[in-house]
Amino acid sequence: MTGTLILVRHGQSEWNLKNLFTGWRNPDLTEKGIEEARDTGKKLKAAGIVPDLYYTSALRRAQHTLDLMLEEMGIVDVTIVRHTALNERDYGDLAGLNKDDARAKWGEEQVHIWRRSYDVPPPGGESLKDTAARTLPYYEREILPALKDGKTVLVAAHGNSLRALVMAIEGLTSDEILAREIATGEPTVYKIGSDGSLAEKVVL
Ligand SMILES: O=C(O)[C@H](O)COP(=O)(O)O
Repeated sequence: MTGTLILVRHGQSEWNLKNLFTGWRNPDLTEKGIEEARDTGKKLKAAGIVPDLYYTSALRRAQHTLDLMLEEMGIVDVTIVRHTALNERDYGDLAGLNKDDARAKWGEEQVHIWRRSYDVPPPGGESLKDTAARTLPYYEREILPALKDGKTVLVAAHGNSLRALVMAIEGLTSDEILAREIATGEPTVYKIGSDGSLAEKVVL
């Protein structure tokens, strides 16, 4: 028996469009982001996926993405669990700054280190390692037992909180995760065995 885990990154947000560091700030989706979320819902419906459990972060862009997906999937009357453990990495003092302005101020390399190193946090914020330290225990406690039990679980979250999960699920090293980008509108479906190991991965 295998469980099914579907990971979805939220659609384009207003701050993604403006190229601003977002982190725990709370912008909503753009029109394009709404479209992306609806398309993701359509993909899951076409694949015949009907989740048993629904998780998202405490941030509007991920919650809105999940709501739009459920609308497209024709799913109503379900319980959605929202938790800060699934929030985007906290970008600290960078939140609200334009990413190109930050590169002009601190240099391309430093900004890349803040965005994609494993354990160097941006000033006042969380590294990917810090993000994993809250995201993974939550996954292991709340989500993995259901997967081992053969359930289907849908998680709508964020680029870096999902990278932290993907690193653990796919067994990637801290070097391998650096190059991994999580696209919007491309749900990843993982089959998880009853021992918690990864049996199959499909990107829809
Ligand atoms: O918080 C943000 O700014 C984005 O959601 C992720 O940003 P990044 O791709 O620069 O890490």
